[in-house]
Amino acid sequence: MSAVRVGLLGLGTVGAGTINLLQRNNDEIARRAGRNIDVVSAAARHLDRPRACSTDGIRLTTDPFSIVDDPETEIVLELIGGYEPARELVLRAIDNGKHVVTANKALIAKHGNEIFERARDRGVTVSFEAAVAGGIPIIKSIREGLTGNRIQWLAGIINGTANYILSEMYYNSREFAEVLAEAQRLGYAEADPSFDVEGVDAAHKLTILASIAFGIPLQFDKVHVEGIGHVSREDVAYAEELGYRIKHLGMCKWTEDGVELRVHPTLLPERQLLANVDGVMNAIMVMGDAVGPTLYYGAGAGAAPTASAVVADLVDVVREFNVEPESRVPYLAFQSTALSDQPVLPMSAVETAYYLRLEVLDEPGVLADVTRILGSNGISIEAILQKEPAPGADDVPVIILTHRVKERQMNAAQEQMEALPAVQGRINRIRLEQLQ
Ligand SMILES: NC(=O)c1ccc[n+]([C@@H]2O[C@H](COP(=O)([O-])OP(=O)(O)OC[C@H]3O[C@@H](n4cnc5c(N)ncnc54)[C@H](O)[C@@H]3O)[C@@H](O)[C@H]2O)c1
Ligand SMILES: N[C@@H](CCO)C(=O)O
Ligand code: NA
Repeated sequence: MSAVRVGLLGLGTVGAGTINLLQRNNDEIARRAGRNIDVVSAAARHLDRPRACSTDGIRLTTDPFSIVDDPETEIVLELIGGYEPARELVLRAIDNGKHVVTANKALIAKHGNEIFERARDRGVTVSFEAAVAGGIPIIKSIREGLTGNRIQWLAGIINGTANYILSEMYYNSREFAEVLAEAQRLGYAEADPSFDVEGVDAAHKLTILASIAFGIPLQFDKVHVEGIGHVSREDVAYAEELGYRIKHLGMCKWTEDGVELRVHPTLLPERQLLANVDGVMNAIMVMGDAVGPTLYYGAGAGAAPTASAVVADLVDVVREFNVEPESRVPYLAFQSTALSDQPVLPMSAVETAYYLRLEVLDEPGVLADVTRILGSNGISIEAILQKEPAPGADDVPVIILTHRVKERQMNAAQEQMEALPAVQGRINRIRLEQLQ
């Protein structure tokens, strides 16, 4: 049988990684797909750049639209990234009746509802395993492996760059900027690395995970997003003293009142498996009502691990070429006519425990005032740690861990504590989850 003809858009980290993997494991992949899978054309911004892969036998062009319009192209592989022109290219590929594989979480999180509707109308597949947690087959696991369950919540380390930075801060006390530059060199970071650092990339991925876990439309704009910028090396060290590690987590949870969608740094007990996922590795814990907790672990970024997911999608698409569209696995795991309109819960109503770091003047009565304010807002204290002042400094750090409270209670207490004359500046607060 003739080889499947793939048109590739974007010859960067993942594009080159995919070409290399298809070449290296060509026979093994064909044994699974039933046909050879060949990249026959590729669009790049510049034709004369040195590449991390061989482009022998591949028609190169600077015009990605010529590939999506080419009648020869059977599958369009979108690895350019970003919202535009990726959206326009993918919609045009679909209009031309081509199947699409993409690693672009920004595109799916923001424009997936529109893209899937168009693909449904045209009867083509859009696959996006590489978009979430790189090489971990998490989309497949949730969409196909857990269909007997009501998924109650999931929590994941879903940005490799942020996890790499936090791990290096923890183990090697390295500076943020230096580690970020290294993550960029290694091909982990987004084209705009503020997406990694500020939590936007994790929010894109969480949007997708929540949709396939709960059968809700993609709602990127409703995700609460915090990055790792306010986590200092001191916080990492104090958390450790109290038996916790700080991780950047994406969490979604189904509650009767609404769905929680949030991305933020989180203290996790050090005995939790997730707390020990380091470097560029990702992991996602999914809680199903029948199966209980399940955990998925693997490389969240990098050329070869991401290519592993891209190639798996290519093989899936080839296997489904002759399957009637209504018999395929639904894009968002649930039938498109059966999506739920469960609202997204406002953050003020979300309940978590907290880590608080206050800088206070070293004078009598301050701790009493602080604990009184917490108590009067219905917040109980789990642990408290008062440190020595730094040499020559007037103020001392006080670390407090609280029990679970609604965010609105914590907002009120924080405002009252910051109004105390002895409390210096802003209180640094980080959420804490036991994940049970
Ligand atoms: N790098 C990773 O580890 C990783 C992991 C999972 C998913 N992703 C996703 O994969 C996609 C690609 O990421 P990457 O790391 O390979 O990025 P990259 O920046 O290394 O590669 C993108 C390539 O696309 C090219 N490009 C941009 N606009 C183009 C245009 N109009 N026409 C032709 N070429 C164009 C760029 O020149 C660049 O070479 C993104 O959506 C990213 O979020 C990356
Ligand atoms: N920039 C992303 C790439 C993988 O999606 C990360 O660091 O996780
Ligand atoms: Na994946």
